[in-house]
Amino acid sequence: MNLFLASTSPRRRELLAQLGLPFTALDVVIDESRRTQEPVASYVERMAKEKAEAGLQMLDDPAGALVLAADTVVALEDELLEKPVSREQAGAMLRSLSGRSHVVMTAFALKTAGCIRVQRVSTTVFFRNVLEREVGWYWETGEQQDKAGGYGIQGRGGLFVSSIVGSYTNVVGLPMAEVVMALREAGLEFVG
Ligand SMILES: Cc1cn([C@H]2C[C@H](O)[C@@H](COP(=O)(O)OP(=O)(O)OP(=O)(O)O)O2)c(=O)[nH]c1=O
Repeated sequence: MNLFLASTSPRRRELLAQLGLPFTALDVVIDESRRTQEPVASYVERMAKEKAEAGLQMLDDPAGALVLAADTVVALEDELLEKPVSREQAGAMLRSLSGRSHVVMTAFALKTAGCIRVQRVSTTVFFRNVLEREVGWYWETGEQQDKAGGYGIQGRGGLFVSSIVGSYTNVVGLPMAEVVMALREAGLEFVG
């Protein structure tokens, strides 16, 4: 079976590469708009599914292919924090995350020509109080722009995280313990 990763995210590519399994990355771009009143859990699962489907459609020979895709969202109570598009928005996001917890959800989908499996994993992340002078400093690091919630736990954003409950790699973009199990069930073994 040939493994494909339908993702432009460098973090996802690095995480999957750690397994040492050969795979090909596909640059999928889909419409990521959320439907009116679509629950967050349904939205993130639909995004993962649509990315995997779009990935399979890019292949000349989809038979024998296994396409992995994922989507990550940051939920602060009822609000979804997307990728910040400006310095102001990024600063507002960081202030809103300060001194409290939020939930990072990643859904991943594994798709073959015949079937699809979608799984969602949640991690609770606690932020310490973010100082006002750190808000401008963090923007200048350039880390916020391409990340849901406007921070990267794996980078300098980790300086704001006091603790987490749940999977760390889930926050980075791919819950590896669950992905490994799902790949195994699909017939791909990465050790032994
Ligand atoms: C919260 C958080 C998010 N992120 C990233 C993971 C994802 O790449 C991104 C969420 O956006 P996504 O839309 O899930 O993914 P993407 O657009 O980067 O890539 P693709 O759709 O092609 O797979 O935010 C971190 O890297 N670290 C973090 O701590």
